[in-house]
Amino acid sequence: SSNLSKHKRYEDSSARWKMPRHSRVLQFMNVETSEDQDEIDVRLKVQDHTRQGTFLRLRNRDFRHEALKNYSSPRVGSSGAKNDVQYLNSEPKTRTENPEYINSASPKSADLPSRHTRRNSTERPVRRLPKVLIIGAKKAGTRALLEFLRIHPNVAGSGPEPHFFDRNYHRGLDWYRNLMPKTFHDQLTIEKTPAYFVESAVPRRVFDLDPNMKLLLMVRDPVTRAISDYCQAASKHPVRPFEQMAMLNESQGVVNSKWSAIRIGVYDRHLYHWLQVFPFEQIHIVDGQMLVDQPAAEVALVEKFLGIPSFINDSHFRLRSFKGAFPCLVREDGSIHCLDRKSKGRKHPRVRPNVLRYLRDYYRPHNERFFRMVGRTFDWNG
Ligand SMILES: Nc1ncnc2c1ncn2[C@@H]1O[C@H](COP(=O)(O)OS(=O)(=O)O)[C@@H](OP(=O)(O)O)[C@H]1O
Repeated sequence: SSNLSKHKRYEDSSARWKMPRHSRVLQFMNVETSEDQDEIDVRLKVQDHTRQGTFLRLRNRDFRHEALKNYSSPRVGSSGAKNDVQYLNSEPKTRTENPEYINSASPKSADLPSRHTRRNSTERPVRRLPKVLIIGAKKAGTRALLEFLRIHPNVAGSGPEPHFFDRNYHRGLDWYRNLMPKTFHDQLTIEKTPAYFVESAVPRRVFDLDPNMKLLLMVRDPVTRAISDYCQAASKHPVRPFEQMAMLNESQGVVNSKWSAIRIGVYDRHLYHWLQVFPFEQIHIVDGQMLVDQPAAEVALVEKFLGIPSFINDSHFRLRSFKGAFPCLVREDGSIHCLDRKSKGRKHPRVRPNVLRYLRDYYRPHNERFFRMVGRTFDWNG
């Protein structure tokens, strides 16, 4: 049904469907993926014989690969991405005089923060490797954090999750750099890949690239996180009830600790691997619950950690506007930008209280250890 609604959306918004053949993509303006990476939303400028500078938006699972591959030297050609193209009516109105700054025309641009483009500067923005990583944890609010930080003039974030240090390491640094947005010298490049936190090979690889890398680790009550993870899985394929997945033996209270939804929440174990390699001073813990309740305050702590001027404040957020619970961003023009409605704020199932209790018991010693490691406590033990 999600496929149906996806296509319906395009039907509604556009009569024309086909990617122009042999078109050359001039510029990717904005690339966003849903958190589970199976969708991509790309705004790009293409050129072919007939339509100079058409702006397209694509949303297509297969195109993700194509888009990433072409991110730096874009060429789509007849990519086979049919039925997934939406022609945007017109080129955005602002800042089209100078094609160099075409990225800044999109308010959501992943390439350059629109309102902060140095229009008088002679400096040419270039792609740089990240100085900051959001390493996880999965389902803790990592997408929200990245979206929020991206409104900062000194921050530029890559939209999709590169998964460089885990599954794409063999592709090399040029591949990685090409996924990054173009930045000026005073902008920090950030990427987020929540899988990094739980892959034990990753810390060393990150250190080898940049021993000064700043690491943002978001955390959320591991029980709620597990349920959120379960909901994501359930949205993709049929699953058994949460209780059955989480427990090996419910009557005896044996938790299925091998299930990834459970395993990821054992924060002390994962953090241990990072602390074998990085000093704690290079890791900043972001409280996922606080990012929901008081986003400006939580982001202010991140700004401080990153050593960038304090910029993001309450006026950037509309609290509890997304699914009644989550904050959304207020854009410069006053419009509201919420995170992807399909993949965020899913309804969590009611989990049987005894299972919740077993899970709390399971996580308690891990939580306590994690609290000691980071020198603060969270309200997770129920
Ligand atoms: N502002 C805002 N809008 C929407 N959602 C928000 C926001 N802030 C935090 N969250 C929480 O983010 C949860 C998803 O976490 P991630 O983005 O880390 O997921 S992922 O790892 O990228 O898959 C998502 O999990 P669910 O509640 O299960 O949907 C939200 O709880």
